Amino acid sequence: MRKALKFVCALLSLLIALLVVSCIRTFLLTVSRSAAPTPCHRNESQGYITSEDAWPRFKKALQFRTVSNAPHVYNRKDLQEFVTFLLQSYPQVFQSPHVRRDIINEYSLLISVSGKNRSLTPYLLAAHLDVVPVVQEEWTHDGFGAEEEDDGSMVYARGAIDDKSNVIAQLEALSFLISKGIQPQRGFFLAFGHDEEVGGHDGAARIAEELWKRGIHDLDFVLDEGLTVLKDLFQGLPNNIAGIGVTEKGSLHLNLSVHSEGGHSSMPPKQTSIGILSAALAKLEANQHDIIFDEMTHNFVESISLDMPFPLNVVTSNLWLFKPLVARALAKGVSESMVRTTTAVTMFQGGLKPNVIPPTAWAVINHRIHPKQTIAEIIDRNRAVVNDKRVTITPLPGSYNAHPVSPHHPKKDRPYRLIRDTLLQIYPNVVTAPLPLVANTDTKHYLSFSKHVFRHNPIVLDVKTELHRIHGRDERLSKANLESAINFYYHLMMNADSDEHPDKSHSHSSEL
Ligand SMILES: CCCCCCCC/C=C\CCCCCCCC(=O)N[C@@H](Cc1ccccc1)C(=O)O
Ligand SMILES: [Zn+2]
Ligand SMILES: [Zn+2]
Repeated sequence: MRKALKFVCALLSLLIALLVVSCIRTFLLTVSRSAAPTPCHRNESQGYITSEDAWPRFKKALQFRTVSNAPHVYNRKDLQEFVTFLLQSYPQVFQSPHVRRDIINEYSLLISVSGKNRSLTPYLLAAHLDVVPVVQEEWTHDGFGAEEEDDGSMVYARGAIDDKSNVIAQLEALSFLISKGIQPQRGFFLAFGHDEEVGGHDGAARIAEELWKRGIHDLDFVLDEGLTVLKDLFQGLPNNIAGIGVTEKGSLHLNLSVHSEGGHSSMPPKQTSIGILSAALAKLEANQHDIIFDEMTHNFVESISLDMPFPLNVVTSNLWLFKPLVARALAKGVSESMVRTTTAVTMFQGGLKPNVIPPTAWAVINHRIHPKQTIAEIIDRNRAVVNDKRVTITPLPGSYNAHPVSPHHPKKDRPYRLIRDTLLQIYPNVVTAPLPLVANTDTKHYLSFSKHVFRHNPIVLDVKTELHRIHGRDERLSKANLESAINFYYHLMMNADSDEHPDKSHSHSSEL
């Protein structure tokens, strides 16, 4: 008994000592923290663009039903009309002697802006024209009506966030640049694919082919849709987090199927194919893939730790002691998608009639694969968890592993610094963070052109009230967000020329 008491006292003393050390370490880190780097407010005289003129164009763009349903299955009529609308809405852009526009594979749009300094490697801004379908009965607004809130501050429509806001914002920024008589030093492309939501095989893939054919084999950087400025990601965090996607998770669509004897439902087996499959799916949902707390996550947590309120600042700034605790906390809520391979049962079919034993049942699971895992690992573990020979697990085509991580040292890596600095110009009080994008983009088609590939959508989204609208119901965007996005792209176009971001990678870019 005495020994046990001594052990408990020793343990308690150790715990108290560790806590004291952690608090002292946090205090020292806080007082010694160098002032946040002053955002490089580049060329403040660059000007500011309001969204007054853009807003009606954006609303019109949202009304085109450019829905993609499956690879090669999309609304060709509305895509064609949307592209025609864009070409007619920005006459200054398309009449400029420095701009070339090409329709690629009938519905995608490649806009080439030639730079004065042909020795500078061009960059590429990507967005996409298509949207996912609308389940209208779930919406409180017409999914393609572009209806506004009473005060005109918000518009509701599919594509408001993903991704027509970026199509319009990039064109508005270019239009403003041209209206000021500016020809950029560094050339660039605006690449608008028309089937991103079904893999980009007909759109971005064909734009990439066109660039390659033209002899454009290098891009200074690629920026596509992605993480946003996240509001209230964690309770108590005073600043918004501007995630910059320096990689993106892999995507694996798995088909699970069960085939069994049919027959009359009055003489049923112990389990029908639907029951067998349901049990397998329930096991996979109950046994999530492991939490992975990698270096990027570690750096991210440390980068926000000293801004967290007590005691979270102590816990998150002492990962040497509290890493297991923080890892478990991150595995809750939306941040779970950053620390593990996610499992989403997205499709289920089975059964013919109420009185017929179903001979077949199938389901589709979408895994978004953590950058530290592979497709093979995920399939092997799934098979072990299901552990039922009656269930056939087959990977569907179009799956891919996570992307390479783009260089993202804010001092050494100019393209990352350019995007970070431009974000800080628009959102001076955010914490920028290199993170994995939890979803996927058309960047998969541009990886061979540059190692500097980023995924960021320059809008502020409240994690609780807005994220679920992406691919969900009542998608919407505020006028303020559209305005910020336009100014982000405009400043990016200007900053890409800035001497603060000297390009040491001179290469002779071919004709744009
Ligand atoms: C601590 C950080 C936590 C991070 C939380 C996550 C925050 C997420 C914020 C924004 C996510 C926006 C995603 C926008 C890009 C997605 C575009 C898209 O929908 N792409 C499709 C592509 C695809 C994939 C597979 C088959 C067909 C198409 C997708 O990802 O589904
Ligand atoms: Zn998208
Ligand atoms: Zn999408």
